[in-house]
Amino acid sequence: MARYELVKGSLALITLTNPPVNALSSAVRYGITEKIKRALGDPKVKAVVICGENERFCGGADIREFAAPMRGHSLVMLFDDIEAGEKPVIAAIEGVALGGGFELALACHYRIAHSKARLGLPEVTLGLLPAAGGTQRLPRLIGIPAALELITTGHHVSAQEALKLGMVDQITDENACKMAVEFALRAVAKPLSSRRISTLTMPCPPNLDALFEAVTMQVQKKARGVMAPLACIQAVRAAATLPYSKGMKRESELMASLFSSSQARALQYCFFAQRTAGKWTLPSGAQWSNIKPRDIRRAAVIGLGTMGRGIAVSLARVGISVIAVETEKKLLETGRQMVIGMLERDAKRRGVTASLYLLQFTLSLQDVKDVDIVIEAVFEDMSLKKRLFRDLSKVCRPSTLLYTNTSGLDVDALAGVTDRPHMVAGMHFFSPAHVMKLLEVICGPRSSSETIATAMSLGKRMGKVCVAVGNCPGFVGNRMVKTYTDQANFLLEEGATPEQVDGALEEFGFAMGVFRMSDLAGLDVGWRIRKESGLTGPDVDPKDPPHRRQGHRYSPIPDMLCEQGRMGQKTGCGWYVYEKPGGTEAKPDPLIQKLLEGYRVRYSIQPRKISSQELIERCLYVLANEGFRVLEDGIAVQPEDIDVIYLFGYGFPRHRGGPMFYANMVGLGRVLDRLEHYHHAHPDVPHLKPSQLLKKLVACGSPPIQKWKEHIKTMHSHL
Ligand SMILES: C/C=C(\C)C(=O)SCCNC(=O)CCNC(=O)[C@H](O)C(C)(C)COP(=O)(O)OP(=O)(O)OC[C@H]1O[C@@H](n2cnc3c(N)ncnc32)[C@H](O)[C@@H]1OP(=O)(O)O
Repeated sequence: MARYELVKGSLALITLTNPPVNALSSAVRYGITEKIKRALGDPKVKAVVICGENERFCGGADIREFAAPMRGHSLVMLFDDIEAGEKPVIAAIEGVALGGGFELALACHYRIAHSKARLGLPEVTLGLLPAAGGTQRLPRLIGIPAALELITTGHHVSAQEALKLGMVDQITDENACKMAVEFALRAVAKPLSSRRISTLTMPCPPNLDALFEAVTMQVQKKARGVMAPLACIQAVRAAATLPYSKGMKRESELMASLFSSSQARALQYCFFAQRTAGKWTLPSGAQWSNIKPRDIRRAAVIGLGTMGRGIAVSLARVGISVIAVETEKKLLETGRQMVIGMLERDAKRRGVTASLYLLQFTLSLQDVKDVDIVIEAVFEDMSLKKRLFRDLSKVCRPSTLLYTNTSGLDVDALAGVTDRPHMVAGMHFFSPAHVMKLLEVICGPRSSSETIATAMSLGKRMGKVCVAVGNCPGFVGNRMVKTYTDQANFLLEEGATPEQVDGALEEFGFAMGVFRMSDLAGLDVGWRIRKESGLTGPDVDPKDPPHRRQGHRYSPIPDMLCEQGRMGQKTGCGWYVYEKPGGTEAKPDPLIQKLLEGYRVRYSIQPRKISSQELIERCLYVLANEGFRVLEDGIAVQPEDIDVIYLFGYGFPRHRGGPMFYANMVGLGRVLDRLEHYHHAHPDVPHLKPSQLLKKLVACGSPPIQKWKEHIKTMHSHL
């Protein structure tokens, strides 16, 4: 796991050999410890260079080993030995030096980085802190403010930034290992005392307390209830106020408090879930390795509303030429200006030139005849979309793939009106599409593997986190979110207020509660969908009373708000009231209180005080329950897919892992008990009825989430 070579007669070259990222597994730690001992003890060796195989220095500790108590050689002792040694040790950084990998580099006496390398301490994103001396050495090297920023955010920096900050001594466009060997030969003659970072005097800025206080407030605001960034601050404070050995002791104590925490487990699960979802293996056996996606150069986007604009920007900024189509001159002009503005701002932020030459705007659908793909982003109206897909069938050449950006309509019904149903699928972007990372790729029953592979590959190219899902109303994300918002509405009927529900969800970790989010997104979006599906408006069965639909409980309160023109922030009022239309400061509205009271009186509902525990359980257990149904219906392949959708598309707090992981952490038995309890109390809410899969998993002894797949395998699939 670490190779040893003697080069140029007097240099020991130690190469980490643990592909793909040379993670510091216990075998690698053992390997480096042995090789360093050998190099330091060999009189022929005058200096040491450490590098990583396959042009990657090191991706840090082996995260898979965190599932069990740490065993084997300690990184702290290894790093202390390297630093204290009497021979210069040079880190040759290619690719990445992250976490324990960068801490290894910090223990070395010199750091040479390739110009394309990235460095950082991302432990905080895994619910941990850099506990192999990172919190003590980095502030001594680059100062407290810069170290605090890097350690509390986990941001990676480029080699150029690293050089500016003083994290590395030299950068090179050539092979870093070769440069480090030459550097090492020169370093032999130089004294090492000033190169041992742990012995350096801490550069302390004035107003230390104010600095730590400001960073603490910033962290608490950004990551409410998240433990690791606060522990990072405390560790850096120890570096600022204690001698190195005592600071190390504090670092280790703080790490112990994080290591086995549920937040660390959730965050590490998220890391692997994202990679599992990205692998895209469908039950049919289709996957990256056996299906070749098409190469996409020219795309058409139909509709230049909010979604269409974001999609056009996402395509153009990765070099795909875009023909954007609108139906009216005014809409086209507004869309054109918006897209250009968005692309220009994006390019400025990234320090590149805006690729405006890739854009074409037109009122004629005929202009899309030669594109490789079309992404439809018109209104959520099935008849409109069907008309368009029929027209596209006639206009586009036979090889053009057709995608719909519908957020929940039947992809197969659209495929059915075309001359190429196997070349139709869904690409469900989230708003704003050029910002949000999630892309649900919807596999219709007739979508070919090539059509899906192309959408997944294009999404990846646009920097999206792509998840392949099956075709059902609302797909995965919106199908599940409906159960969550329904519960929130029912809770209002039963006695809660929007601010109480939102408060509980925000305390749980959501950046925004369900009602605040609804105000931001606009209440009219859901209203239009409910009208379309006959839940409200003229198509409602006249036999249904206002609070029941098809025999089940229904809350008409959101419809009542829409009928009053309360569409959310854009109209200055929704679930809350705002300072003006477009305002963002939500204030509780006495009119909503009155509306709720009136509603309860009309339907003889005795309001009751509802605990935060019930608010959370009702909203989140029902969400997971629907997730289990999504799995048993074969709409998602694995729980990781659902969690990734919720993390990247719905702001589910990452330190809770996603709705399925959260249910797993709470205990499936407990979730089942509570759902049974709530379903008993509300028998007219079918979503509260525990799903078969949940019951099956509990009956099997609640296996860990990674094993659920084995129990889902026997169920049918829509993918
Ligand atoms: C205390 C704690 C200490 C001392 C730590 O060091 S904690 C670990 C800190 N390091 C990190 O957080 C880095 C995590 N890794 C990454 O950010 C990225 O993987 C990467 C930038 C290093 C490479 O990115 P990319 O080229 O896109 O490759 P993937 O992300 O797809 O990764 C490839 C496979 O390697 C697995 N992997 C990556 N890093 C680790 C790791 N530190 N430990 C174990 N395994 C790791 C990753 O899961 C992929 O595996 P497969 O999915 O292919 O099986």
